[in-house]
Amino acid sequence: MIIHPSDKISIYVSDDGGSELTLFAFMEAAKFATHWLPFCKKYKVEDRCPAAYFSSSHCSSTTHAEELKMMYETMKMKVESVVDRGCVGDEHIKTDKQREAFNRWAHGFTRQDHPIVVQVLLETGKDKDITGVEMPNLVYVSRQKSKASHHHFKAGALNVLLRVSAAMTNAPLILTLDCDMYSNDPATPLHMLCFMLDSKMSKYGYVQFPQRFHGINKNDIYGGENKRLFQINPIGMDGLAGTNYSIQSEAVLEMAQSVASCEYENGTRWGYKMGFRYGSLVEDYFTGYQLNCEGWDSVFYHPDRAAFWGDIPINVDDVLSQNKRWCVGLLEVAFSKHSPIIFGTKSRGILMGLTYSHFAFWGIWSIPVTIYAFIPQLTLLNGVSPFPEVSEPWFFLYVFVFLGSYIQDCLDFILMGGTFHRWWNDQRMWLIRGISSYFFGTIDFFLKSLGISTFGFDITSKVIDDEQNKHYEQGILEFGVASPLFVSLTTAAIINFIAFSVGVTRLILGHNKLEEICILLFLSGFGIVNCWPVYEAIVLRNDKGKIPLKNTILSSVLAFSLYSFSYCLTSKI
Ligand SMILES: O=c1ccn([C@@H]2O[C@H](COP(=O)(O)OP(=O)(O)O[C@H]3O[C@H](CO)[C@@H](O)[C@H](O)[C@H]3O)[C@@H](O)[C@H]2O)c(=O)[nH]1
Ligand SMILES: [Mn+2]
Repeated sequence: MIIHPSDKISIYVSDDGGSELTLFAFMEAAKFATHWLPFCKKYKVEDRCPAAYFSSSHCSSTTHAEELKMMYETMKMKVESVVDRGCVGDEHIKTDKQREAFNRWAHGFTRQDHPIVVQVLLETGKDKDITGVEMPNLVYVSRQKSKASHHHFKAGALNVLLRVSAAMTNAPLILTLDCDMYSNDPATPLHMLCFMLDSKMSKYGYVQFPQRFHGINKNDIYGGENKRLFQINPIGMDGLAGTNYSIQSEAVLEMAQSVASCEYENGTRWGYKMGFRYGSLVEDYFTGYQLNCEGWDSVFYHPDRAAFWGDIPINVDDVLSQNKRWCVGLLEVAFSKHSPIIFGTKSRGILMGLTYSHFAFWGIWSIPVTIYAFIPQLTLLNGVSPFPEVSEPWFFLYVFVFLGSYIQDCLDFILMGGTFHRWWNDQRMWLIRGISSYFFGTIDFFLKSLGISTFGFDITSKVIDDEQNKHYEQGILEFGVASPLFVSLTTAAIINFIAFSVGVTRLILGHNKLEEICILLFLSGFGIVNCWPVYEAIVLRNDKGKIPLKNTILSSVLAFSLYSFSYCLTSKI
């Protein structure tokens, strides 16, 4: 869906779930594309994603456009009806080639255990669009899966694509996209080529576009934009040696079928010295980082018109799980033999080493955030204060550090085009992630390192739920399920509320002077302001998205236990 001579481009689709429904959808999409591509070229359509184009305000209302819209809707309905039925019926199988492909989904074919399916859906030189122009190659690939061998998640899937494409078409450049992203600018490959073909920049291994997301609500309640992660920090890294990922493929390999098998990689350098790197749940970060260490540079390109739009999770559990996965993946890199703090610093210098370490050690944020969410509040309840009083000079150090870091963060955010409100929600999510995603992620990582548990790639939910969508539009946090990730958050919310109330009561009754407990009151007050949507979700709401009672009860018990424990500790002192 891009501006490029179509006989010079090949599209490979990896279906890691291995579903005949996905194959069917792509067969239908291939047919629709023979109408859609000429239409886009004729009317210079920039939104090459039909769903985005037809729902946009600049969608043309000519008969030609109406015709295509009808065709698109019909195709969508056809695919949806097959999805509802759960299998591809005989009436949809037209050729022997198709039958052969669908026959692969025989008895015993499961997501975790199945043979290779490689199916050429469009072939340059054979398939033409309705105006007679060549179509690009379109190849469906579902790699072999077997419970006996590790599949290495997305990195494993991408390496299969690298090899299958090397065997079939062997292009010098590749562009990788997730299944939940679409092109927003057909000229993107041309922009990329400008960097890659510039002889002065011959050391570029890849061009990185910032991940940008469509459908973020007005105030970005989940901090889904991840401005600092995807936009602000990469600019700094770009000034040094570059950011994370999109590689140049090298090897020409044998047959496409054999390279997609489970055993192909055994005993090879795939995943360690070649292709996308294994060993981390954030293969994008790990691969980009290792390429940088191996001497490749990269460029961060942030055009005004987003090159791609991606999906973001829109409920608290999904957001926190995604961040937990990232946190674990980053810690895997932090404690690997390629740790950025030593290996990275040696290969790319101290500044690059530090910027990569800043991400790798993300999980460590859980320590200060969790401490500040509980300890001052518990000490306030127990009538002791670890902080200096207002009259002491150390007090001003705390004020300076707090205001300094918060004001700087806010300024960075707003100077990158953010709003104050979005920044506020972003810092709230950072605190929430600190006591949930990073906290549990760090624990998980160490449990796994000790061999006590294992973790997987919990795929971010792609299901669209109307009520969830409505809440997201209204800016209401969606909890809904009883998730372990909420327990620490709800516990912190309860403790902050009680501590603040007790503190204020003591002030009123004259048991404490304001200067004694000023910092403690401020911290628990700050906790309350940040937890406001949590209180709503505990007591004020009655919809499906509220925090389940089970969660609240568990957190109340935990809050009470924490208080009792701290009471015993302080009374001993
Ligand atoms: O075993 C797996 C797991 C995932 N994927 C693919 O990986 C992509 C990303 O998965 P998604 O569930 O959308 O996760 P996100 O958290 O949204 O992905 C973010 O985080 C990933 C690292 O954890 C990065 O690779 C992604 O580029 C980044 O958008 C999708 O295309 C998946 O189909 C696989 O092919 N095989
Ligand atoms: Mn995604």
